[in-house]
Amino acid sequence: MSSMDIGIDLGTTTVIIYCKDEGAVLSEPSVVAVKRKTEEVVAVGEEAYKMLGKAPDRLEVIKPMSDGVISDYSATEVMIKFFLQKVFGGSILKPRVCLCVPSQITGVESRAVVDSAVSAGARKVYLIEEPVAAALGAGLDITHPNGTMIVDVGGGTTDIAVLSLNGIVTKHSIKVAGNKLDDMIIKHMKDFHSLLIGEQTARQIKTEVGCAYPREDDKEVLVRGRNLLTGLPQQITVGWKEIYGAIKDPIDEIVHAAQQVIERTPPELVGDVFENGMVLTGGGSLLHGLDTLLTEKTRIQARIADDPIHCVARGTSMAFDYLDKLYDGFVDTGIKMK
Ligand SMILES: Nc1ncnc2c1ncn2[C@@H]1O[C@H](COP(=O)(O)OP(=O)(O)OP(=O)(O)O)[C@@H](O)[C@H]1O
Repeated sequence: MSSMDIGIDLGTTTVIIYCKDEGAVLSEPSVVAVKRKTEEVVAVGEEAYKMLGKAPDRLEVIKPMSDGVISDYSATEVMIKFFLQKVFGGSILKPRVCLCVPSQITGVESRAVVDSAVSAGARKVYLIEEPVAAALGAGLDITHPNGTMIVDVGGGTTDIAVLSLNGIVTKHSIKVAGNKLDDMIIKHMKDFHSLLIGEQTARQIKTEVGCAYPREDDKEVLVRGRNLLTGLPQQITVGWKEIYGAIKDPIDEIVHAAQQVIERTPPELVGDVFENGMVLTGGGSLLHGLDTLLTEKTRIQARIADDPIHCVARGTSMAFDYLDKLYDGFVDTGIKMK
């Protein structure tokens, strides 16, 4: 690869490595598979994800950051090193790396992540806060004294912020996002149909018929699982209305978090946001009707960014162009020197 500046979105669901000139050079699930007895790593990323729910007892498939915090340090470290090696392992020049870590992780955990990147060969590591990266990646101009609002709905966390003058003015982060919706679908299928389904099936149901706002179609999906009463395989058809009801509570929490951010934002900036609208990023923003619901409940026009899944990663790769500005004495730049 030509560029020696790379951006990494260390997401709870997906890790994306992005180069400004080349786009996404790696996109793999945040999953590691290890042998239980020896703790030897057998697969990382895509290969490990395929083993989820299907691995024999001797293997443990770990999602080291599933709740938006680092639950398994060493697996996180292995994963970062593996992905960095995969992308620039053969290169003699050491890259500068700009990293976006889940917003709920602590300073100590961030430090561990930075150290992993350094030991994987990074020359210099910068950390950037998720809403700043999302805004840059969505093409928003955050350098002016003009408020912009970002709602980043990822897998583990939803990060909401109002930005102005290169910094975050108001922010709120909740541990409710796309993966929580999957959990609710699994619970619903169990409680109402006595049907046990796995995570991958739940995710498929969510993307095919899930919605945050009533749909105008009759969408249905065929669901396969194991009946808890008979212990036998079963398939049933489920319509969107059922899933809409099952995921309503976590969606309401996301809407409530957005309302809270607006309530805490200085009035002049609320005026800007009202005029500019809010921008949705992250994979979870693709849930059918989430933009419509947010617009209705906040009275601020919500629009989904272009290619929302890559916004944070693209933003991390763009941050190198903003280092001067972001370091230039503005409060809360979101970027810290290692
Ligand atoms: N079309 C879709 N409809 C609904 N949800 C979707 C769609 N595509 C992806 N998702 C969901 O988006 C989430 C992943 O989003 P993303 O890759 O932005 O998260 P992440 O960066 O890994 O997580 P975080 O920001 O919490 O660290 C998953 O829950 C996934 O199921």
